[in-house]
Amino acid sequence: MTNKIISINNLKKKYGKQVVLNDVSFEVNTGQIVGLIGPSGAGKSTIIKLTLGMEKADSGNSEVFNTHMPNRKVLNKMGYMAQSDALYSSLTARENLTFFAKMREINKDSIASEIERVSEIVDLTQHLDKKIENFSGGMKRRLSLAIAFLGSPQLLILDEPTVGIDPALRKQIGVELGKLRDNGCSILVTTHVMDEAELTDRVVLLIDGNIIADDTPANLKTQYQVDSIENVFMKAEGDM
Ligand SMILES: Nc1ncnc2c1ncn2[C@@H]1O[C@H](COP(=O)(O)OP(=O)(O)OP(=O)(O)O)[C@@H](O)[C@H]1O
Repeated sequence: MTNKIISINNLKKKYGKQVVLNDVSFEVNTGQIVGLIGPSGAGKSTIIKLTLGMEKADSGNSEVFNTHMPNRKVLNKMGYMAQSDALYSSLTARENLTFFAKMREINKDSIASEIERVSEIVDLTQHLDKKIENFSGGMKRRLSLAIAFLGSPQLLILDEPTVGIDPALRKQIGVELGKLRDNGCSILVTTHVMDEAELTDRVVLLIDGNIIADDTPANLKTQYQVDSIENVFMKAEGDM
């Protein structure tokens, strides 16, 4: 049986006269990596903000763990990485991680080892005691990702997690997401890097606020008779 972890139902959203989301529906099920893929301005971040209850939809609704958002308890049991880093710049990386670990109600005795574990995944172990104001953009993205991984949540929502991260580490992060998924974690990840879409279980293709495809990477390539998600995207965009 598949369990709906995120359920997005007929979301519509306008900013002024601009229609940003036009009747968007899709689901994220247990133990799935779903890639929400689309060009800049397609509405990916808006979907995430509406899903988490950070902004209000004009109509439609969304549920996370069968709960209407925003909901503090649900937020505490998931890892969320926003598109812009929300870090305390005058604190060190370790202090930031400690702060967020406490917010997530991670057992006091396991905080230190949890910080070591997540820092290793994003290759920041050497920099834990540096202040964030001295971090590069890529290091800040990596720290935000490490924060999302704290406590091995059952759900991760990652908005463009790999921007500014070099290819070797991007690959490592892809492997880590695969491991988390294999352990039952559900992951919704946005990207406009098409080769990252190949690593997902399902691709939701968003163009101009419309979902134009929702299927496995393999099925999409067969359906569009192409050999990469990038080419699926090009063909789908051309058909519009
Ligand atoms: N608060 C806002 N007020 C007005 N317009 C907004 C607001 N937030 C988003 N938009 C507009 O909505 C559209 C979709 O934005 P959104 O950030 O969801 O796109 P995206 O697919 O995440 O793009 P990117 O990949 O560049 O982050 C854009 O045209 C953007 O300018």
